[in-house]
Amino acid sequence: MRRSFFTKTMTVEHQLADWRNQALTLENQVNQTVIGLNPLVRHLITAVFTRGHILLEGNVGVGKTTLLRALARGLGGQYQRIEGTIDLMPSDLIYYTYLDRNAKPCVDPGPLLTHGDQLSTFFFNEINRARPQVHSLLLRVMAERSVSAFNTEFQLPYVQVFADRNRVEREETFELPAAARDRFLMEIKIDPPNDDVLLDQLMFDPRYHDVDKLIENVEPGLIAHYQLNDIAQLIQQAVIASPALRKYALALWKATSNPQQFGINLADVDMPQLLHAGVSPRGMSYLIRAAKVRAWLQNRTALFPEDLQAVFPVIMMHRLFLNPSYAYRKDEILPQLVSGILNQIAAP
Ligand SMILES: Nc1ncnc2c1ncn2[C@@H]1O[C@H](COP(=O)(O)OP(=O)(O)OP(=O)(O)O)[C@@H](O)[C@H]1O
Repeated sequence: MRRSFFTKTMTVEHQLADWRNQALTLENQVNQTVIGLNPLVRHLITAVFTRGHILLEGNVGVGKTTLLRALARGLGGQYQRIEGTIDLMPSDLIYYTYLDRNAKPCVDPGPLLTHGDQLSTFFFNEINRARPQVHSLLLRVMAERSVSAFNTEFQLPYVQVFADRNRVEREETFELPAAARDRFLMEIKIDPPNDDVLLDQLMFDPRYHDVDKLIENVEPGLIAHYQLNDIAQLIQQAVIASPALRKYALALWKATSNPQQFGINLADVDMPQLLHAGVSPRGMSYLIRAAKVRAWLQNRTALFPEDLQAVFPVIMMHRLFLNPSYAYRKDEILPQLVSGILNQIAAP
């Protein structure tokens, strides 16, 4: 039975408080399932309530599938996973063709169409192995939450895309274009826990060897996925930014295209030549939206600088494009630039 958190008698404050409890319970249960990934789980919960898509970057076997299956279980709706391969075609996401027992040709709905409005978590593993044609289809799904097939428009109103980009292998891979990366709310790196006790647990505790059993830590359908769009809107309306905070956000934005004007200088870098493009308006609106969700998770209706600062790196890093002469140093320069901006711009 579908539970409704939106009852006519509940005030907005009660609804927000009720949903925050649900969100924190889900976060807690996911943290008991995957270990040592708490900051990352907070980002994922923030993204769920911002209704944004996520690009994960990590090595194999670091718990990505476990994490997403745990999250999807708590969110309810349906979970779908697809593997990026070089021969994957856009149509493979939409339908399957096969011969049945009587050798009669048949067409069945593919991964995107099987679940329709029940689809809540779409995990695209190794997205950089898929060709640009597949990326284009995914972009449309991410931007419009719909897909056209068989002369019909299929709506996927609750879908949230989690794509994974393999960090190690670069052979036979296709880099995501800038437009594609801008559609992702956050780009998050996932690494094994940095703690010997947790690493020991991952090796020796059998709990972590059986994923099906492990994800039973999460209550199925804890969050009503079909109400997420509504609650996300409510959060955006409820959390307020002061004029000083708005000025601060504007300065952060300007610093992403002209860092030198704000006194940000990096070693061995000709600052006016560094950036090819600053952050897009979409990027900045994502920053504010995610920051508001963070404020709500912290039980506030006022947006604070610390909310922007907490999500700034995961939202900005993949939106800052370096000029070709610096691109090969991006792993060194981008984190320095992001922390330079946060350190240099005075918070109200
Ligand atoms: N931080 C973690 N917490 C709990 N289990 C983990 C963690 N990291 C890895 N594991 C365990 O390691 C195994 C592999 O995890 P999983 O399949 O989720 O990795 P993956 O990153 O999706 O791998 P691949 O890239 O090959 O698909 C599972 O048994 C999982 O429980």
